[in-house]
Amino acid sequence: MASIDREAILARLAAVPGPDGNGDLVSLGLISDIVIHGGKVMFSITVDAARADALEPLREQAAAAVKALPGVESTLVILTAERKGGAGAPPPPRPARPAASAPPTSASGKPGIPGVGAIIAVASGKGGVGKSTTAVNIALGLAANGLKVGLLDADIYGPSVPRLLGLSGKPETQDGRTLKPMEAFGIKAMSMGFLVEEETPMIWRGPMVMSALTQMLREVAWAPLDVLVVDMPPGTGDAQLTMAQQVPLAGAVIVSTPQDLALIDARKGLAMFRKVDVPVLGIVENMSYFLCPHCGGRSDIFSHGGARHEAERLGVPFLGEVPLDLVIRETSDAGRPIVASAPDGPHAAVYRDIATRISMAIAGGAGAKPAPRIIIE
Ligand SMILES: Nc1ncnc2c1ncn2[C@@H]1O[C@H](COP(=O)(O)OP(=O)(O)OP(=O)(O)O)[C@@H](O)[C@H]1O
Repeated sequence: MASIDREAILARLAAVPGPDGNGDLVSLGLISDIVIHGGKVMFSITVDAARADALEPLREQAAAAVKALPGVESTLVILTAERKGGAGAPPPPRPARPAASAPPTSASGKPGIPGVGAIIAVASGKGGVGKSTTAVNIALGLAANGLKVGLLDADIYGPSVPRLLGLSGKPETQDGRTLKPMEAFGIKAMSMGFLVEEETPMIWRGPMVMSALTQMLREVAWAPLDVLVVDMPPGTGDAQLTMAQQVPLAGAVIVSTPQDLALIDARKGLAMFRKVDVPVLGIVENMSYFLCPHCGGRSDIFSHGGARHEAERLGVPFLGEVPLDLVIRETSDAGRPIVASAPDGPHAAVYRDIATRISMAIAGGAGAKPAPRIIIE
């Protein structure tokens, strides 16, 4: 495969006229950083938010110009509207393709994805609490309860869903544009990890993160799905806040370990979703207690119960506690998550119960309120 030259891409884009027919996309400074991964080229074009629909042909023209280059297998081109001058909230990026039919509207007031019932985020205030392991097993628990489920790995800095589901290879495209999700254990999955090599250092700028996320949401053949579980990046910084605002979420699940510090971080996670008016469906306590693989004995090594107590204090549902057990780690790391590999075992039952509570919370109307726009200074 011919390697793709950034200059060649810019040359192509320099031949595409600007939004008003004057100048060109490059000399007008409308092209973001260009990210090239294998045969995939990603960039965004900055436009006036009010004209985003009218400028869809411009986006298509730019994508076609780059796609025609040797070695380019697919493109991810999105119209973004950047805030100018400091006042007001940034307008949301435009989906690369308008929805085919009127999609459901989410808690956040943003249009959902046609054919996808509810989108829920699994988040944690800090890294390493087992968020991805929990997200995967919750997704499988929802599927075991009879739902059609997808899993979107939004942790683009450290995607772990391919490893956790034992998936490798690249997703195919349906029509040169829409990606077919990968499938494992009866659920659909999409991750940046499928699109880039695991060892590739990734340097992302805000607009690129949004482009990647938007494509994984809107340019993947997810439908039909009852629930799309989004594994969020850990933490509660601006990136997560923006992401939480961009995804049309019905609700969020916070994963915490029992330690005090993790709980403080979990509180930050809660505050973050409240800020963008996404309902918190509840807290899961992971590594809640230790089950000895030898004697089966249980020890509460991290003063278990902290998350339940905290959930009660904060008036948030407590969704369940998952033990710290070697078999959960081993199955996760081997790409055979416990809910799929030991469906009749006690851990699968714990995750299925958590999934049931989540389904009830969604059915109970979580997600009815529209979100206010947020301002990130
Ligand atoms: N309940 C559990 N029992 C035993 N090991 C667990 C449990 N939950 C997660 N782990 C292990 O802990 C490690 C971290 O888990 P995971 O990658 O899911 O965390 P994370 O919060 O998503 O991390 P990151 O913030 O790095 O994305 C993994 O090796 C995983 O197998």
